[in-house]
Amino acid sequence: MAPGVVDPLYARLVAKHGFEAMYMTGAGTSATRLGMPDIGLLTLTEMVDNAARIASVSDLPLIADADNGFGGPFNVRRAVQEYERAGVAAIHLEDQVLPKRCGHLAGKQLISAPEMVAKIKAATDARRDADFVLIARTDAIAVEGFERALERAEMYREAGADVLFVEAPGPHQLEAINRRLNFPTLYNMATSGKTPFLKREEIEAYGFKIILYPNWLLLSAIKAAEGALETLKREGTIASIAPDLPSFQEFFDLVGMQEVRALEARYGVPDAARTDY
Ligand SMILES: C[C@](O)(C(=O)O)[C@H](CC(=O)O)C(=O)O
Repeated sequence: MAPGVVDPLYARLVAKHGFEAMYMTGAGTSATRLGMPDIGLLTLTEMVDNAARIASVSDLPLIADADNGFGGPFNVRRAVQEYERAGVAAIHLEDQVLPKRCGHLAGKQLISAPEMVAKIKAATDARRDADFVLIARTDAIAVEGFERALERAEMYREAGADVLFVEAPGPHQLEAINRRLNFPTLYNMATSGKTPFLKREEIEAYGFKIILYPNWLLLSAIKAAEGALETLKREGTIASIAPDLPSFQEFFDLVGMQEVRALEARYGVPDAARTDY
């Protein structure tokens, strides 16, 4: 289960709650870094910078969105090496053209299967760490139909992908994906997409090995923020909300204040041992 994160603060939260992996969502990163939709506006440098910051605050394996690899096979080569250097454990590469779309939206267009195969070969060849996981995503269901999506996934498997991500399947396609591909697969648990809300055990029973929860944390935070803003507007004060919020201590401890203090004490910083807030 890899909850989606957009920055190191969310990464700290996911790690605190005992998950085994996390996911840097491209849609969420675009929304928070640019205030713009997931159409492929963020550059490789911006995505890798964000991923590096996220990876730096926890030891959990980070799966990162690498969109369409930011260009052709040579861009993909560079992308793999940059993500690896950033401390990312896995990326997913998709077969859409630019401008791209969220996989659950209409209006997607694809590159040809041989073009995508070339990108996958470039990605696996560029890898320096044999444990770096390449997830090949196909957006073909909505564009070319289910059978063609499976054929593409088979081609991507033969090209060297480690995990297959058939984007936006419906409830009746889940079993066939795993039966036919017989390979590690990924389930993208979007919050209002085409894929059903299933429990972890149900998804596992279908044979999926990785579950992404891309934007659900961010959407939860948006809902909470909207409610708080409405209250302030209505009541003219934050008094009714404040008691339910994390305390200063909880907030600072979440971002590592205890570790900072321990190190400061070792360095002999005056007053470092104080634990009051
Ligand atoms: C997985 C995804 O690529 C993402 O950017 O998180 C999106 C998720 C979403 O928009 O809900 C996707 O294209 O499915």
